[in-house]
Amino acid sequence: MNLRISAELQLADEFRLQVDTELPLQGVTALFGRSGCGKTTLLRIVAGLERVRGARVQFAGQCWQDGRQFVPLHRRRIGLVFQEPSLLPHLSARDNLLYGYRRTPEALRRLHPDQVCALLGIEDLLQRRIDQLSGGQRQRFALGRALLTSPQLLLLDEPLSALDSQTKREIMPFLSRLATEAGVPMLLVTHAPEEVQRLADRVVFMQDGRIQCIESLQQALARPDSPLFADQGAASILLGELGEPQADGLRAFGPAASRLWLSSRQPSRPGQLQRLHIRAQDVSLALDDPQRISIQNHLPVRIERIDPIRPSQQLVSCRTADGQLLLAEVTRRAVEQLQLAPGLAVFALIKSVALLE
Ligand SMILES: Nc1ncnc2c1ncn2[C@@H]1O[C@H](COP(=O)(O)OP(=O)(O)OP(=O)(O)O)[C@@H](O)[C@H]1O
Repeated sequence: MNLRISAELQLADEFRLQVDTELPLQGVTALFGRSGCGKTTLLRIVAGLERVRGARVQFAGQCWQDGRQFVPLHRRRIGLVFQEPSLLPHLSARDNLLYGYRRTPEALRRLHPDQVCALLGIEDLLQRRIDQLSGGQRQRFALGRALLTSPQLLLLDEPLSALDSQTKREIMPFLSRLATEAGVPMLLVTHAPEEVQRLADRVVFMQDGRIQCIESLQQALARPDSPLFADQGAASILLGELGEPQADGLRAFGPAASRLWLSSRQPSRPGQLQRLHIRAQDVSLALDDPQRISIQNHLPVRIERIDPIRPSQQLVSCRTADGQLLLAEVTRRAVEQLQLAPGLAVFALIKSVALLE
């Protein structure tokens, strides 16, 4: 399921959008870049909200726009969710939710109210008026309303950026469930690396109106100069299954050869991969497996490459036994003292991990 888009657009004097690309869209594709780089404009062209002369847009073999035809938004079967949930204040939460569902022909309905309510945890809120919902609850209803039109593509334009950080944390698990369970490809506009790391399968990096590159999340997290590391430093995402709590409360994450221990109250979802976030600065390297140490998580890894990131610091890219990439930030002095080099087998000591819900 690909999106093919080619468009040129001059906005005011100083901004020019120039895009000619084809994107695979399975799962979640993040459109990432600094404020003003053209993410929203690109999304509006895909939606048909910005009618650009000469642009071409094709989705899954259907032509939405070319020199001869222009399919309007309501016929593209797109779900749209913006920064501010645009719910109708005179309708109940329930009627808002069902607004698009009732207008979707029965033959096209693939998602149904019970399913979507359960996915978004809004069953108990259906009778409320819109002004009786919190910001996060409203945004969940906006997501539900968009989903219930059974769209073939969901466009999310910074759906979390108007929410405070507590509410963001509350709604993030629902978004990631939606990403894995709703089965609708999503194009997510964001400038928050955290949202990309939690939700995305691939990243479209934009700068000054152009697409710089398109990478899988793993590729985007594998280069030291990744724009995702610009503000908060390098980090890895490990994928694995989360086990049940042991007697001491810790839970296993990942296969036996690369097993980590962590504490989390998140329900385990057997058979489903979950994401673990590990900051490179929380990872140390040792030549031997230290036994008399309080850090619980020691993984045997092999060094793949070493890149300078600051005058005194180096980023060491390591491969775990199950083939995943783990980044460690260590001093140049440590690299020299331990004679760290590509190919060397070492132990990664991980001080802190965070399960992304
Ligand atoms: N209608 C318009 N008229 C003139 N300039 C516009 C218009 N809409 C957007 N722009 C300009 O086009 C550029 C791209 O805007 P756009 O909203 O697409 O960026 P963005 O990457 O989504 O930014 P943000 O992350 O802040 O939402 C900006 O410089 C913006 O000021």
